[in-house]
Amino acid sequence: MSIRSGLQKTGDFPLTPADYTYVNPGDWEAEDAAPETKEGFNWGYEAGLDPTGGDGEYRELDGEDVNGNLWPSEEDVPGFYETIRNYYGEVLGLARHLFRLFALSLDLPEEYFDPMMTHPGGIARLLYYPAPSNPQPLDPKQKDEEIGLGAHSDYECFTILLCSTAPGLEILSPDDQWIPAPAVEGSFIINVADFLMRWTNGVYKSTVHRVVNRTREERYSVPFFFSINYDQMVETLPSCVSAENPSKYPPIKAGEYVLERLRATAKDE
Ligand SMILES: O=C(O)CCC(=O)C(=O)O
Ligand SMILES: [Fe+2]
Repeated sequence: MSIRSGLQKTGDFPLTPADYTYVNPGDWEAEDAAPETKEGFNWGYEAGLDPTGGDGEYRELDGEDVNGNLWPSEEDVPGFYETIRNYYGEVLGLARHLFRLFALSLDLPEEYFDPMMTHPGGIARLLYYPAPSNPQPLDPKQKDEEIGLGAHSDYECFTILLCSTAPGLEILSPDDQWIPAPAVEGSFIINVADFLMRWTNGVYKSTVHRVVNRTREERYSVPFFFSINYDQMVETLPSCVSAENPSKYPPIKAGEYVLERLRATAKDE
């Protein structure tokens, strides 16, 4: 079973909103945001999902050394964990490879980031967007009523987004226009996220994006939010600082930054 074909089988998932990894519409919206229609199943890094086996040092965002993943039993959803493990292992490998490309692009040695990705943070989600009751074409002058996921940028270093089953992702261009990102089967979209923007002193810019399902179909997508080791202390990268562009940010641990952002977004915190 591939992750994409497996997605449709999770419709009668035996999890309830009480399981914190299952996010219901409304759970993660800021209080003043318009309601969103998405639902999702979340999980994070665990050594058993890492083809390298990890280094045994993984800590949750809050420093806990037990991961908070909850999995449905093999009996309830046969093959689920195995499918996730295969997919997660592959995207983890891709993320580590991408970081080598980021290093080269930033005039750093290719392996610069390798020691910071030995037990990396990587939250992934299986997302479901119902078919809208009243699909609307993209119109820059009209306010969208059925937002699948409101405008935001992601918090980690970058996001690897598996091509969704239906289009719907829209990207905000530098001149403030929403541009639809086509769903090209077999492709990934890589979105730079806020921690990488901070770490590179703004050299890389995070992508502002949202999801509006304008089709009559349900939509499934699978983002993987990649962070370096959460306990890694990070200072602005040396190649992104100069006399004209001094560091704008104090040092911070990667996990501390992500946790701050998640807390600011969670509705009831
Ligand atoms: O569903 C998508 O295509 C994007 C999801 C997303 O942006 C997110 O979960 O942060
Ligand atoms: Fe996002």
